[in-house]
This record gives sequence, C-alpha cells and structure tokens, in this order.
Amino acid sequence: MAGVFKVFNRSFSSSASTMAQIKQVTVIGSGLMGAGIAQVAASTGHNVVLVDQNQDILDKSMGNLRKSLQRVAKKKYADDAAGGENFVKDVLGKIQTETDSAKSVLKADLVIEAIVENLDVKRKLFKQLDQAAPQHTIFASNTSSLPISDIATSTKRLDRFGGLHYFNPVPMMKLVEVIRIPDTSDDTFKSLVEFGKANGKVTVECKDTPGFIVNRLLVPYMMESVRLVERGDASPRDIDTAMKLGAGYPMGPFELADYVGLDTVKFIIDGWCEKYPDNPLFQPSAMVNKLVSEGKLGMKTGEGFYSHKK
Ligand SMILES: CCCCCCCC(=O)CC(=O)SCCNC(=O)CCNC(=O)[C@H](O)C(C)(C)COP(=O)(O)OP(=O)(O)OC[C@H]1O[C@@H](n2cnc3c(N)ncnc32)[C@H](O)[C@@H]1OP(=O)(O)O
Ligand SMILES: NC(=O)C1=CN([C@@H]2O[C@H](COP(=O)(O)OP(=O)(O)OC[C@H]3O[C@@H](n4cnc5c(N)ncnc54)[C@H](O)[C@@H]3O)[C@@H](O)[C@H]2O)C=CC1
Repeated sequence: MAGVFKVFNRSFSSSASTMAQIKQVTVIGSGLMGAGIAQVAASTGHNVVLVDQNQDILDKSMGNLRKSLQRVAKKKYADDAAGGENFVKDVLGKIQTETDSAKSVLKADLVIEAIVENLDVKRKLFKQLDQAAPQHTIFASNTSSLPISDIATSTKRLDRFGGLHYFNPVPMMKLVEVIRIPDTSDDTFKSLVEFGKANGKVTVECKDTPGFIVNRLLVPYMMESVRLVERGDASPRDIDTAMKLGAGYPMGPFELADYVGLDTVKFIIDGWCEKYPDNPLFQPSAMVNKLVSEGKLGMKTGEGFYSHKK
C-alpha cells in the first residue's frame, strides 16, 4: 500500500509504515486512573469503551468522572455555563461502559489497561484480550511498577505492545511516560507517542526499567520519608510542610501517598523488594504494612496517614 495518510496531525509514508489512526479506545479498569484516562481520551475526541468488573463500579466511576469533567468545565467555560454543560454532555456521550472485556475490544484501535497492580491478574486479562481483539489493535499497560515485558509476554502481539503511564489526577497532570520493550515496533511506539500528544500531554520515553522515570525517583523518596517517621526523626505533617515549602512540591510525600493509595504504594515496594532484595531503597515499611492491613488506604477509604473523613 503506497501513499501518504494522516495520523493525528502528522503525516507518515504508508510505504514505510503501517501506523493507523487511533480513534476507538478501550480502557480496562475504571478506578482512579482508568476513569481519568477515559475522561481525557474522550475530551480529546476519541470514542471510549470503559470496562470494569460490574455495572455498580462503572456507575460509581461515571459519577466521579462527571464531577471531574464539571470541575474542568467550570474553569474552561468560566463565563459560558451553557458551553460548559454542552462540553460535559459531549464528552460523556463519547464514553460507553461495558462489563465484558472480550466484547469491549472488538472495535478497539488501542486498549489501555488500568486494573489492579498484580502481574498474574494483568497477564490473565491480556491473554484473553489477545484472542478477542483485531490484529491491528495496540495494547498498552498503565502499570506503575511492573515490567511491561512481563505483562506483554502473555500475548502474541509483542510488536504491538507498550507502556502508557499516566499520572494522577489524569485530567491535571501533563505527563505521559511511553515505554517500549525490545519487541515494540517503531510504528507502535510512534502511535503511542502520538496518542499521548493527542491527549494534550507531554510525552517522555523510557526503557522498561523499574518505575520508569517518575516512580523510580518518587517511590524511594516516599519510603525514605516513612523511614524518617519510623525512626522518630520528624512527623508526617512536618515532613509534608517541609517538602512543600522547602522543595516546592505541590503535595508532601504523605499527602501524596494518601492521594495515590497506600495499597498501590505497598504493591510497588513489595514487588521491587522481592525482585531486588539487596537494594536498600526498595525495603518495605512496617508502618505502611500496618495501615494497609487495617484497611487505611488513604483518601479512597477515608483514612491513611491522615484522616479524610468529612
Ligand atoms: C507516593 C509515591 C508513590 C507513587 C505511586 C504510583 C503512582 C504513579 O504511578 C504515578 C503517579 O501518579 S504519582 C502522583 C503524581 N501526582 C502528583 O504528584 C500530584 C501532586 N499534586 C498536584 O499536582 C496538585 O496538588 C493537584 C493538581 C492534585 C491539585 O491542585 P491544587 O493543589 O492546586 O488543589 P485544588 O485546589 O484541589 O485543585 C485546583 C484545581 O485543579 C483542578 N482539579 C484538581 N483535581 C482534579 C480532578 N481530579 N479532575 C478535574 N480537575 C481537577 C480543578 O480545576 C481544581 O479547581 P476546583 O475545581 O475549583 O477545586
Ligand atoms: N493510583 C495512582 O496514582 C496510579 C496508579 N497507576 C496504575 O494504574 C493501575 C490502576 O490503578 P488505580 O486506578 O489506582 O486502581 P483502582 O483500584 O482505583 O482501580 C482499579 C480498577 O480495576 C478494576 N479491575 C480489577 N480487575 C479487573 C479486571 N480483570 N477487569 C476489569 N476491571 C478490573 C477494579 O474493579 C477497579 O475499579 C495500576 O496498575 C496502578 O499501578 C498508574 C499511575 C498512578
């Protein structure tokens, strides 16, 4: 097939490329991240199918997504309430919900997985999706800490597999890390970068290494903050104040841990410790383990390092 076709705002020669335009996106997992990714993808003109385990979860997620969209609309259409309402309506109209993940990918150009941070569960899902999705469909994981290769090998489309790592809250955070594994084709990689840009984000590239760029720095920083508290050197409140006022961070490490979820923090550190037991930066913390065992996961459960009960 010769000629030139348009992919987003750039042209690629079709003789050298099999890149296709990404219009239909399936997002699997409608939690904190999946709902945000669905919101951003739909806000930037993509048709989205949002998937979760049951309709109750999806209904709750769509409620949160609507609230988040209304916050965006309030800013974007500050002097135009009707325009804001139309914007919310239009974006919601681009999102369908689905509980059958195999069915959800039948028309997908791109599948973004944002389910629980557990390798076996992610592999099981992708193996099933690989059989259901069309040949051209690109698969991506939003994992925070798992090797993309370990997830991708559950499929037979290693050349059409990569990492797309968004940040929380997705509508506000401007970065997407794009990760390629050795088998990721150039076309797949370019499509993922272009999709990130089409979402209005800045993209950075990183190899498939633990935590990619941001989490490789953020997680050890978080764990060192906990160790300061465990040694009795400073309180969470003072550490948060110090990092906000002394280092210019928008949130301190304990506020941020409560924001992303202590279960996610624990999943990451336990996984890295198992894989790299000799790295002192990757050691678990008794304090985090205790909070998680008590169900104190941060903002999503109303309590973590801080109480968030209203
Ligand atoms: C612990 C390490 C372990 C890592 C674990 C792995 C996690 C990962 O894999 C990768 C990650 O995501 S790491 C987390 C990255 N995120 C951050 O660092 C967030 C830091 N916080 C911020 O940037 C701002 O506080 C933030 C933008 C959140 C809020 O801004 P402000 O501080 O100015 O506070 P607000 O006054 O509440 O918000 C201002 C306006 O922002 C808009 N907004 C906020 N949240 C929104 C949301 N969810 N949806 C839509 N709009 C939103 C909104 O316009 C708001 O204004 P109002 O609506 O008037 O309140
Ligand atoms: N929380 C954060 O700040 C960030 C998390 N991530 C990563 O994104 C992924 C999702 O994290 P969160 O959104 O925080 O988790 P979450 O716990 O808020 O949401 C996960 C959702 O996936 C659903 N789910 C689980 N198994 C499923 C399956 N087999 N099929 C369909 N849905 C399923 C759950 O019901 C839940 O609604 C994880 O890999 C996490 O490491 C990445 C960036 C930031």
